[in-house]
Amino acid sequence: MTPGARVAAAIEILADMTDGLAAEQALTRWARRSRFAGSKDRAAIRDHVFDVLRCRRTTAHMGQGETPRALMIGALRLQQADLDALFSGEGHSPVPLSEQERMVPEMPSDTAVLMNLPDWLIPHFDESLGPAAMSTALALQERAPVFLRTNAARISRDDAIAALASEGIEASVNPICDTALTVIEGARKIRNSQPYLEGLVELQDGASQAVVSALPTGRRVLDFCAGGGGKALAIAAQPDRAVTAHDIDPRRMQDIASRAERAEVQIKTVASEDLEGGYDVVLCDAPCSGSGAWRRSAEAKWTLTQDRLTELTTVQDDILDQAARLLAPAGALVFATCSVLHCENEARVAAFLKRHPDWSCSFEQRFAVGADGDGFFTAHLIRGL
Ligand SMILES: C[S@@+](CC[C@H](N)C(=O)[O-])C[C@H]1O[C@@H](n2cnc3c(N)ncnc32)[C@H](O)[C@@H]1O
Repeated sequence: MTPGARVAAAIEILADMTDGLAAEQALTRWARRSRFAGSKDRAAIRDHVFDVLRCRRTTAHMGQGETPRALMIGALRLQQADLDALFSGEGHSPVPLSEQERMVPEMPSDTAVLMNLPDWLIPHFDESLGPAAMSTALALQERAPVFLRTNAARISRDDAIAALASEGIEASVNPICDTALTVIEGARKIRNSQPYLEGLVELQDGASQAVVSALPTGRRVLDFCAGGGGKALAIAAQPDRAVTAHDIDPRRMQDIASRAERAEVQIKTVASEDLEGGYDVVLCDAPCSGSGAWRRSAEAKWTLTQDRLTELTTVQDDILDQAARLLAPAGALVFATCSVLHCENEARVAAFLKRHPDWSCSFEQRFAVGADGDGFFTAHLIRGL
């Protein structure tokens, strides 16, 4: 496909989203009806779509409108692309710019537009992040780096770097914790590389790994909100851990067995009705707004509502209360979210301590959105003051 045809495809996909499809669905549907597109085409089109979603307000400003075409013009204008070359009208390229579209607006100066957040979220960012609100909002507009976790049970970080290099994948040590790597070159080759296929490395955000690295000691660990098992796998690769994975929706855990087999680690899964107490550590990687990871799932910042955010905080409180009952008397309850919002983090810890005055918080850490990982929060709660 020509660069112009890729832009036309991105406009088509954004139009499907306007009709109510989620970004991933719209991308998949387009790929199914466009078998001629190669993997590089699909990747470039995906980048166009997500560049718009991460920066919807500035792209709308620079493209002078909210239509898919205007958004794409705005995104390309911000990237200083040659618009006349891309919108040539030749082949499958979009039709040339009109006189109106050709007019270049001033760069936006409105804070809300520059933050690329819905208006209602801006006070939440200000309250949660203070002077770092703008830098965090800007960091969420960047493309996310790719991170790997070294399977420390089977390979050292240096050997993993060497094994990846032999497959044309350049990775470097990520200082966020002792398992993390940042991929510098060759990210698209990872899933077909031997180190990945043999379970020596796993795709995982840096801050997610740091949350696991900071877990309290204790052999019997319950991953209460295990989902696909990203954190359960990381815990199982640590020495002296016996990991049980649970999720309210067991279908989410369906890949854990095969992932554990590939990594050569043990993870037991348990259904809600069979859950018993006595764990040394219970991790609650709770459902959240995902605001710390919006550079990966940019659509979510436009679909989140105040009602949904309030609902999530209730779910987080319920999960902590349920999980607390599953701990051994000297155990530690670990709360984690990939959110940067105070109402989903420190406020949930404070609310838990208010409901359980005989508990205390022994550890709390925020991870900023940045070059080493997504935005994350974690806190350790123990019985006793
Ligand atoms: C943030 S995701 C977990 C991601 C996972 N820990 C990982 O690292 O890959 C949150 C998970 O919590 C689950 N969940 C939601 N409500 C729950 C509840 N009340 N009890 C247990 N799990 C719940 C969801 O189904 C979802 O899979």
